[in-house]
Amino acid sequence: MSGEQSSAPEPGRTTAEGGPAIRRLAEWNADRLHELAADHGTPLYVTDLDRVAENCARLRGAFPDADVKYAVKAHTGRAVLESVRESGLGAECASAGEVRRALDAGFPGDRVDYTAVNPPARDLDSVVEWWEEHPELTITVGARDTLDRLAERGYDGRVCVRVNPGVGAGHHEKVRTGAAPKFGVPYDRAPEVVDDARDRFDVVGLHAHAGSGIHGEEDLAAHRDLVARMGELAREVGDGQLEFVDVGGGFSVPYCEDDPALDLNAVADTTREALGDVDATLAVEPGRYVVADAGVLLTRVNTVKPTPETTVAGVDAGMTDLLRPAMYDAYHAIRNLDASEGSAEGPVTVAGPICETGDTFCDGRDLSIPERGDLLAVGNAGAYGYEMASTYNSRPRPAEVSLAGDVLRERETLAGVTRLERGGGGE
Ligand SMILES: Cc1ncc(COP(=O)(O)O)c(C=O)c1O
Ligand SMILES: N[C@@H](CCCC[NH3+])C(=O)O
Repeated sequence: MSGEQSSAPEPGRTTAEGGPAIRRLAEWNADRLHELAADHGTPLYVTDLDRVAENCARLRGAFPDADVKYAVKAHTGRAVLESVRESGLGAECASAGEVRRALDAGFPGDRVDYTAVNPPARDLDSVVEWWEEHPELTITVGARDTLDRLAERGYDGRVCVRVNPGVGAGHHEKVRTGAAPKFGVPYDRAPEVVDDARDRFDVVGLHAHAGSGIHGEEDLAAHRDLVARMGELAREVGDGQLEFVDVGGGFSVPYCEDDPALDLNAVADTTREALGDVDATLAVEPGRYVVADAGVLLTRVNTVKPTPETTVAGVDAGMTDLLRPAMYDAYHAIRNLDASEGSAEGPVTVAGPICETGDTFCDGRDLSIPERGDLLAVGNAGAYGYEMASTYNSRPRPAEVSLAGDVLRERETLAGVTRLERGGGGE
C-alpha cells in the first residue's frame, strides 16, 4: 500500500452525522500516525473517538425506533464508553467487570444490561450488590439455574430471557453463538422458562444473538430467520407484556480492502420487517460495528528476511497484542506507512515476536516490501484488539492513544506483568 496523504479528518474534529459507512485503512493520515508512534512507541493502538461517535450516529440513524446498546466487550476503554454513552447508546455487558466499567463511565442503571453466561458466583454477587444502587439494570439469563441463583441472592429485579434461536451466523465457527447449546434456553422451552421467571422477577425482554461478523447474504439470511423466530416467540409469550425484544448484534465491517460496506439501513429495514408486529421495542447490541474501524494497531519492522517464497517482515507486535489472525485466521489490512511510490511490491509475511507459528498477521500477501524501521498500520483493530491482548511470552500489553494524542491506556511494564506473583513486580 502506498503512504499517500489521506483525506482523513484532522484530530479533534467533531461530527454529528454518521459519516461514511467504513473508514478504510488507506484513509488514516500517515503523518499523524507517524507522530503518534514517535511520541508513544510501538506497538501502539490508536483510537479515533470521533469515529466511534460517527458509528454510533449511523447506528441510531439506521435504527431510529430501536434501543441500540453497545456490546462493551468489543472495546472496554473508558474514553470509548464515554463516547458511546454521549452518543445515546446503552451498554450490553458480558461480565460483572464490564457492568462496573459501564456504571463508572456514567451509564445510568436503566441503560445497562448484564448478559450472564454461566455466571461465576463472584459476578452474580457483585451485580446483585450494585443492583441495590441501580435497581433499573437488567440481567439477561440463559438458563433456569441462573434464575435460581439470582433468586437465592434476593434478586427480584428486571430479567430478560436469552433464547437459543438455533440459528448461527458470523465470520468463524468459534463466534457463531446462535446455534451453540452453551447460549440461551432452547427455543421450544422458552415459554415455560418465561412463565417461571415471571413468578419471581420482572420479565422485561427476550434476547437472542446469532453471532459475530454478520456480513454477506448467508449471514444476513440467518439474522433474518433469527429475528423472525424472536417475533413469533414474543407474540406467543405475551404481546404487550414485554418492553423489548433484543435480536443481538454481530453487524460487521469489511476487513478486506475491496469488500463493500454493510448496508446498515437495509439490514435495519429487514430486521424490522422480520420481527413483524410486536408490541415491544426492538433492541440491537452491536459491538464490532461501533469500534472496529475506529482503531489501528501500529507496529515497527525490526527484521527483514528474504526467503525463496516470501519476504518475512518481523515486527514488534504479535498475537499477544492482536489475537484475531492467530485465533480465527482473521484477515486485517496492513499498510506500510513508509512505502513510497516506487517501493517494490512482493509477497510479504508479517510476523511477530511470539514463539508460535500462528503469530503471523499475514502470510505471503502482496505488499510493498518493508525495510527495517518501517512503520506498519494494521486496520480494523478497534474491535476485539486490545481486549483480547495477553501477556503470553511475558510480553507487556501495548499502549493505546486517541488520534488526538491522549494516552488512553499506558504501556504495561514488565513489573506490571509479574506483579501478581510471589517475588514479582520488581523493576
Ligand atoms: C450476546 C452478544 N451480544 C453482542 C455481541 C456483539 O457482537 P459484535 O461485536 O459482532 O457486534 C456479542 C458477540 O458476539 C454477543 O455475544
Ligand atoms: N472475539 C471475536 C468476536 C466474538 C464476540 C463475542 N461473542 C472476534 O474477534 O471476532
